[in-house]
Amino acid sequence: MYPLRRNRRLRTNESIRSMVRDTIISPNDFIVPLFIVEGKNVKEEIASMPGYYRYSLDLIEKEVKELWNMGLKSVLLFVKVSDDLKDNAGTEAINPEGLMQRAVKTVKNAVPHMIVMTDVALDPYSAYGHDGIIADGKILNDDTTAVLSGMALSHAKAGADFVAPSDMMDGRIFEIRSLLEDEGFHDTGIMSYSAKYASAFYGPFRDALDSAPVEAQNIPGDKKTYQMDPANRDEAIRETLMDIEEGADIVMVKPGLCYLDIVRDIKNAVNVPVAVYQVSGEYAMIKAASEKGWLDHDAVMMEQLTAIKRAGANMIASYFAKEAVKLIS
Ligand SMILES: NCc1[nH]cc(CCC(=O)O)c1CC(=O)O
Ligand SMILES: [Mg+2]
Repeated sequence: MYPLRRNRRLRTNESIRSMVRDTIISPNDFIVPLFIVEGKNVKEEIASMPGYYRYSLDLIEKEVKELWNMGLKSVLLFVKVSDDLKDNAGTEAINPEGLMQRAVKTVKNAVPHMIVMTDVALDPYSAYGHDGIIADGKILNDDTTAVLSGMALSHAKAGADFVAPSDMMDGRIFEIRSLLEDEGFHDTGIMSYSAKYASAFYGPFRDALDSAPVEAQNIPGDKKTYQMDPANRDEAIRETLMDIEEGADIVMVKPGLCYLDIVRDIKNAVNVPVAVYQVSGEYAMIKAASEKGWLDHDAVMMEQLTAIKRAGANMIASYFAKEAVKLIS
C-alpha cells in the first residue's frame, strides 16, 4: 500500500526505465514488404504511401543489400502486374518466368541468407482485382486454391523460403502444403494470413499494385465474402487453428493496430510464431498526420510498433522497418 508502494520509483530515469522495459524492438522483428515492377532503373514513389517505392529488379538488388546490412533479415515480395497480363484465371501467376519468380531469384542471388517470402494471391493478376476466380456471381473457392497451390509451387521452385497466402480461401493451406510435399519442397515454409480482415486500411496498397477490386458479374467491389468481418473475434481463432492444422508454420493477424485484441487472443491460443501486418493505411495515417505537423512521426511509429509487439507479435510486416531500424541503431 501507498506510501510503501510508489510505482513512480521504477520510472525515475531512463536507466531504470530501460532495465524494467518488457518490449524492445530490434531488426529481427521485421519483415520488409517490397513492391516490384517491370522495367529498368525504376524507383517510383507510391502516391498514398509517401517515402515508399516500387522498384524494378535491377534496383531491388541494391535495396536488399542495404536492408541486409542494416540487420533486416526478411522481405515479403509483391509484384505490380501490367493490365494486359491480367485475366480471370490468374494465368500469369504461375508463369515460371513471371516477375515474381524472377524477383525471388534476384533477391536470393543478391543476398542468399535473406529470408524471401512471397505473396500468394490472385488479386494482382486478376482482371477484377479479386483474390479468386469469379463465375456466376461467386468467388470460386476450390478452383482458386488449385491455382494458388500451383503459384506457391512456382515460387518454391524459384527459391522462396516461405510462401505467404493472403487470399483467405478455405483450405488453401492444405492444398499448398500437400503440393509442396508431393513435389519435394519439404523445407519451403508457409506463413498464412490466417486472420485477415476485410479492412478499409488496405487502400494505399491497392494503389501501389493497381489491384483494387471492382464490381463485376454481380460481385460487389469488396472482399467481404472471403476476408473476415471486423466485428468478429472468435472466428479469428477458428481460422488460425485450422490453418495450423493444415500446415501453416507462421500465422498472421492483419491489420495491426485495430486488431491487437485479436493478436493477444491468438498469441494465447497457439504455439507457432505469430506475425502481424501493420498495413498500408496504418502507414499512410502516420505519414499524413506528421506531414501536417499534428503528430511526432518517429515517436508515434515506435509507439505503434512497440504496441504490436507487446500484444504478442513475434514478427511485424511493416513499411516502417527501415526507418525504425535507423532510429534505434
Ligand atoms: N491479397 C492481397 C493483399 N496482400 C496484402 C494486402 C494489404 C497490405 C497492405 O494494405 O499493406 C492485400 C490487399 C487486399 O487484401 O486487398
Ligand atoms: Mg481460413
